[in-house]
Amino acid sequence: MARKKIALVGAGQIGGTMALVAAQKNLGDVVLIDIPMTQGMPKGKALDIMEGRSVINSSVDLQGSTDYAALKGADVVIVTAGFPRMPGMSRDDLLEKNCGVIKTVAEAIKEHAPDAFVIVITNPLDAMVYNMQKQSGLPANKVIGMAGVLDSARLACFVADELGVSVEDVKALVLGGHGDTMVSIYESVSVGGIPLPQLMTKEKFAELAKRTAGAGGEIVNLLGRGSAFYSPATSAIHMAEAYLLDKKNVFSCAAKLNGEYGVKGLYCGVPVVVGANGVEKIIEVKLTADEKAAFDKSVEACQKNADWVDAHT
Ligand SMILES: NC(=O)C1=CN([C@@H]2O[C@H](COP(=O)(O)OP(=O)(O)OC[C@H]3O[C@@H](n4cnc5c(N)ncnc54)[C@H](O)[C@@H]3O)[C@@H](O)[C@H]2O)C=CC1
Ligand SMILES: O=C([O-])CC(=O)C(=O)O
Repeated sequence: MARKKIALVGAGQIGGTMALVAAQKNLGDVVLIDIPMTQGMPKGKALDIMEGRSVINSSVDLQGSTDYAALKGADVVIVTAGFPRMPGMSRDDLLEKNCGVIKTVAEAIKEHAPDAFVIVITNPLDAMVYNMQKQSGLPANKVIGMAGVLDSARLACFVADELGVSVEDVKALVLGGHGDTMVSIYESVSVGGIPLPQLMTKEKFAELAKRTAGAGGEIVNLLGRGSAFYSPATSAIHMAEAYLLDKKNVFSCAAKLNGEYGVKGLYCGVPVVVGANGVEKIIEVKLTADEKAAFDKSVEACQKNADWVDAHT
């Protein structure tokens, strides 16, 4: 059986890290694609990882390119092309700049890899994945956005730290848009199979949920330049693996809603099942009245940005 091909459009901080993680997992051959301005950069990153493969027991092939034609034959395309935010900026401040970048990349995917499963990471996430699906015309089950896996992992990390338990045993769920309005679900968190409400008060949980909503900004401020990249990269590769290995994993991601949660035609963070057919199911979680109100507010924020995309494309 031929090896799978993973194309990474954007070979910056997240792109380079994803290439390494995909190689470590022997997930498939990797091509790193960046803009011509970057000249040897994507090739240099690919070669750097290639030269270390004997140490990580990997036999995949890695290439770098500044030509979108290198997308040809890709099973999965993961898009980080665009700009990250700097301290003092919100993700929404990237809307205008990244909208044009995603349009260019969407057209290239449509031309060279129309059968691929596409995972968008570029911010503002929910609007950029909406833009990608709109511009590429690919089916909605084959275009998703990475955010919920990361936001849920961050919440799990904070819960584990607070309880003094292994994060491996904590499962968490964060829904809604990838911004200040994201919604952490108290009753969906479990610790070694034990529902969180048996272990932590709602008030303490609210503090951790608040930190989760601001976690991207916390890292932006610490780094001083650019944004988180290690955990975004591992989160996206987890999603790619679910598709490539038909794992039927359940996680939260930005998916196009078609009436679920009372929303139609909009991308927003919800739990999905991902396997060989892409998004195979959207799961509707029972929410409390407060959670539903918070989710609706988050949907409004996603709608506002999607409206901006519609008005400018
Ligand atoms: N969804 C999420 O949870 C997260 C999203 N992000 C977002 O991911 C994006 C990438 O972040 P980083 O990798 O840290 O940024 P980065 O600046 O290190 O890399 C972005 C790369 O995209 C390239 N690029 C720009 N225009 C392009 C085009 N038309 N075609 C191909 N490549 C192009 C740039 O040359 C650069 O190398 C940012 O928008 C950031 O806000 C970051 C973390 C988490
Ligand atoms: O905060 C940012 O700009 C990057 C991002 O989306 C995250 O780390 O969650």
